[in-house]
Amino acid sequence: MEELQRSFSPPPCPTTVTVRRNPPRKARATPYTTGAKPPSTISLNTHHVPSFPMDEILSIQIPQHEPIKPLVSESLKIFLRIKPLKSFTKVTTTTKTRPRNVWPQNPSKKTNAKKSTRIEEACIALNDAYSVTLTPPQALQEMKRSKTEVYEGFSHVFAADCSQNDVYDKMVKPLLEDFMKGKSGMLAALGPSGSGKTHTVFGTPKNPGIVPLTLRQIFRKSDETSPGSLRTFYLSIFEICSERGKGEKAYDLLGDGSSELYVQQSTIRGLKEVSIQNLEEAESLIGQAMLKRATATTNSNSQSSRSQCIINIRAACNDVSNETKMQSSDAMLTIVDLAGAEREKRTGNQGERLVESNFINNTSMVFGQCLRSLLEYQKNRKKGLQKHHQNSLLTRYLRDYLEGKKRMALILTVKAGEEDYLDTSYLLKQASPYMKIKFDNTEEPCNKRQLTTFPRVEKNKKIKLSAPKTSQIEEVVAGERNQISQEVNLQGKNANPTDKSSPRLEHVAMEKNEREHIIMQNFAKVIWNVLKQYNEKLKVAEGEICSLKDNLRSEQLKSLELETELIHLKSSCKQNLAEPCIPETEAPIHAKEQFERNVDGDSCNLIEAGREVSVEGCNKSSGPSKNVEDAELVVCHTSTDNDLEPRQHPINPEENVGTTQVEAEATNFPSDQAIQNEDDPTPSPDSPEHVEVSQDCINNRLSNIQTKSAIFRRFPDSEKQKRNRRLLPASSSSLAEEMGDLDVKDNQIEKPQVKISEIRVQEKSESTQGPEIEIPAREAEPASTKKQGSRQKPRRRLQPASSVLLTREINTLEIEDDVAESKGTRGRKKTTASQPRSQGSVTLLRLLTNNLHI
Ligand SMILES: Nc1ncnc2c1ncn2[C@@H]1O[C@H](COP(=O)(O)OP(=O)(O)OP(=O)(O)O)[C@@H](O)[C@H]1O
Repeated sequence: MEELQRSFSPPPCPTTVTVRRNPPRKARATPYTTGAKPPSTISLNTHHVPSFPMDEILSIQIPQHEPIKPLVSESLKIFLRIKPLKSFTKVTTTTKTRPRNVWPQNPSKKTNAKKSTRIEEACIALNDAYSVTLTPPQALQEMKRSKTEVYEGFSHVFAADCSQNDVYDKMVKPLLEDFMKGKSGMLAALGPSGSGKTHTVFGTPKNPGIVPLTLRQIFRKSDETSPGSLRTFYLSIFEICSERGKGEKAYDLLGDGSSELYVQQSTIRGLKEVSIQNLEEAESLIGQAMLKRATATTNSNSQSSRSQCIINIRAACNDVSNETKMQSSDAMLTIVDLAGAEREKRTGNQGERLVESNFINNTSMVFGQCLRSLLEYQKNRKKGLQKHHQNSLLTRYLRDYLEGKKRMALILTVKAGEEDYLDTSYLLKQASPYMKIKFDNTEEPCNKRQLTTFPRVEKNKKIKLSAPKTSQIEEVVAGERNQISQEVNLQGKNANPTDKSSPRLEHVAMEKNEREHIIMQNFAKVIWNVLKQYNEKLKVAEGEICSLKDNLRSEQLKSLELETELIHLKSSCKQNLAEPCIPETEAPIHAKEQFERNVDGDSCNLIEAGREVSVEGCNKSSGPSKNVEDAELVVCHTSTDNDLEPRQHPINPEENVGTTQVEAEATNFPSDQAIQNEDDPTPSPDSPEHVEVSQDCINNRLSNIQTKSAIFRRFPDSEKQKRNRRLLPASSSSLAEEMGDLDVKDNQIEKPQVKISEIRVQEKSESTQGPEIEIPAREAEPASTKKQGSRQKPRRRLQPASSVLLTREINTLEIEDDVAESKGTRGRKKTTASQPRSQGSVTLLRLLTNNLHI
């Protein structure tokens, strides 16, 4: 009937009329746009003003930007559901007034009761689908304490006789459609105790409420559109109770055993989220939760809810994008069944019930405060949003919705009886302003912001106690996974998180694995780069080590060479120091000196000198006056000649053997010398001069040796070696060593030479004994003259060569005479003794000798 009347009735008037004070004025059309001619005054000056480049401006191609989406803001949807009036039987008794002193009558006749059934008078009348009229009871009207009020602007007003499906269609269906598109939403039932909130939310098996109807619709839609593979739905239900009036506790209504949730400020941990595959599972879970919910019997409600119940239905999309490897959408539909506010007088609660009612009223009050503050904030944003949500766990959990960040809807349940006027009036007064609350409907389905923020938010260990976000899901799922694994263990199976039988676990495991894989991949890249750098550094260090090793090896070799040379030098120096005779070392020292003179590269002078020595030594050795003095003279002479005369012989270091030849000849010298002395005892005529020169030269040599020895004493062996090494080229080092050897050999060889010379001098002295002939004796002692340099030399007479020959002849005559007279033993002189002489010649010779001696 009502529908019939409505169909004939005119459309309802709008509840509110908006009147603009300053309506927008139409802009006056410009002459150019209208094409009207400009005024004549302006046309007079047109030739002075250049024409505006309108065509050019219009020809410019302006890049077409995408149209900016207008900010969709929608008002908070508030629905009103009126509970049907209860019909009760009114018993009226007709009793007569009797005096008090009258005995009581028969109880059977005591009352004359009259039973009559009547419908309670309603205080609220439905004006239309969007407004109601609240009429106070008669008593209150008489007292003029209240008057009739009209409340309008509801999204929809459900009459008392409306069905659960109507409520679902009008209120839940739009939310569910958006939810299926990926938009989160919240729906809460508010109202006094016993007004039908729980009935509206959960219903009964015969009249299921919005939760079961939503689940039915969810599975029906998922079956129709995409057969069960695109989305997975999860269900979680928990309640917030009072803890002895001091605090709040959360309990998981789908949990096992001790289902108390860990609450830390804004965090709820351990909430079980159950995957629902079909409606039966979902309904069984709903029934399980309803059984667990805390209820109590009050005067208002035989089964009054004593907690705030929150039901979460999460839709997770199984479509995994290739790029992000994350969920493409996650939406949450939250349905809240609040405990009804209670008046103490009405409920008659005492004790624990009273504490519970205080908690319930407080929570409802905080909830209302949040909405009012949000409304005030939206009216004047300069004030800022007061954070009333902090005052209760429920409002903290629903913070995003209560701050207008997410869309929500409220359904107010009221009782229509006169007795409920105050409760209804209070609720409508409080909640009707909420209709002006705006929500920025900017949340996009499957938006990237959600997807990108998912892993970032997940890093935070602490999760705000607000409407379930995607960040919370991870934690929830983790807890659930633990619980499921426990269940599996209880069933004697191995808990396998990647079990295909649990798509939810599989999805979570895949997601986690992907994330860990990406992290490990990046970490491996970084480690690889670091290892590369270290490898390069190691290569450089190895190269340096190799070069240092080579240097060390070369230095060690050098040091070994130096040590060996030092040892050689020490040994040679010891040998040199062991030789006290300076003249004996004259030749090698002179050779060294010569060598040092020519160190600038002409080290072969020494070799040449040695060569000359050998040559002259050979010449001298072949000559008649070979003796030690001659040898020394040759050495001295060659040294001087080397300084003055140009070299005529090729340089050949191997010709050092010449010195050895000299030595060899010197060693062989005594026998030849003795023979020659025996053959020709008279010295050679050049020998005195040679002796003179050699004496000077020896003196010079001696001074040189002294200075040399002083120098050698001044510098240690190592220093000398260094000096020699510094002065000598590398090629000449071997030569210097050979020279060192040569010194030693010379020293060894010259000793017998000196001895031989001494013996020879003695022989000469013996052979030249006699007072007449002094010169041969003096000439025959060159060694003694060397050693006795300070002795006074005899005067020499300059004689012609003929006189010398004559003197020689005379001497031979005298010798022969003497020999013939004294000994006559010189058999070797037979040749001269056998010569026949005349008497005249003998006398002549005597005269001559006498004259010569004068
Ligand atoms: N629209 C309705 N149609 C029929 N019965 C209803 C309706 N609303 C409520 N009832 C009945 O009223 C009784 C109380 O309702 P309900 O428990 O839902 O109230 P409530 O608001 O949840 O109270 P509380 O806040 O104390 O839990 C229940 O028995 C329920 O069946």
